[in-house]
Amino acid sequence: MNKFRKHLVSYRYAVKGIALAFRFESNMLFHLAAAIFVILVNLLLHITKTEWLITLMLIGLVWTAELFNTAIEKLADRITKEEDGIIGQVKDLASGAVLIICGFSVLCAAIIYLPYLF
Ligand SMILES: Nc1ncnc2c1ncn2[C@@H]1O[C@H](COP(=O)(O)OP(=O)(O)OP(=O)(O)O)[C@@H](O)[C@H]1O
Repeated sequence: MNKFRKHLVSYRYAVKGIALAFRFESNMLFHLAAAIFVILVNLLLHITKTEWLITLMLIGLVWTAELFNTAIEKLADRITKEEDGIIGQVKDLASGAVLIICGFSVLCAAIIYLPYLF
């Protein structure tokens, strides 16, 4: 397989990975709904180009964190499904990463949207 074809095939696996995240992680549907809501609010409020960039980057970061979280959870479950302190900590750390980016996203959304509303 030449390098270009190999590169194209890797995109197919990546898209498969995104589809898997929707299958295994119910939070993905929530993130999708939140992203659609943010885009609709952006359109409604006619925010600036910079504000669009910030909100779109945050949507991308949340989705990325959730995919890594799902990957780590699956890998951890592959290692052991039995009660294990370290596995528990690894999963908590991965979930913590998602919570951090979601928290900062809400904060950024408040900073961007509130001046348009009040
Ligand atoms: N094998 C294990 N040993 C110890 N604790 C575990 C184990 N598996 C899960 N836990 C604990 O239960 C929590 C939830 O784990 P679970 O695999 O159900 O993830 P989840 O509920 O799908 O998480 P998320 O909402 O982040 O996707 C973990 O964060 C961890 O604290």
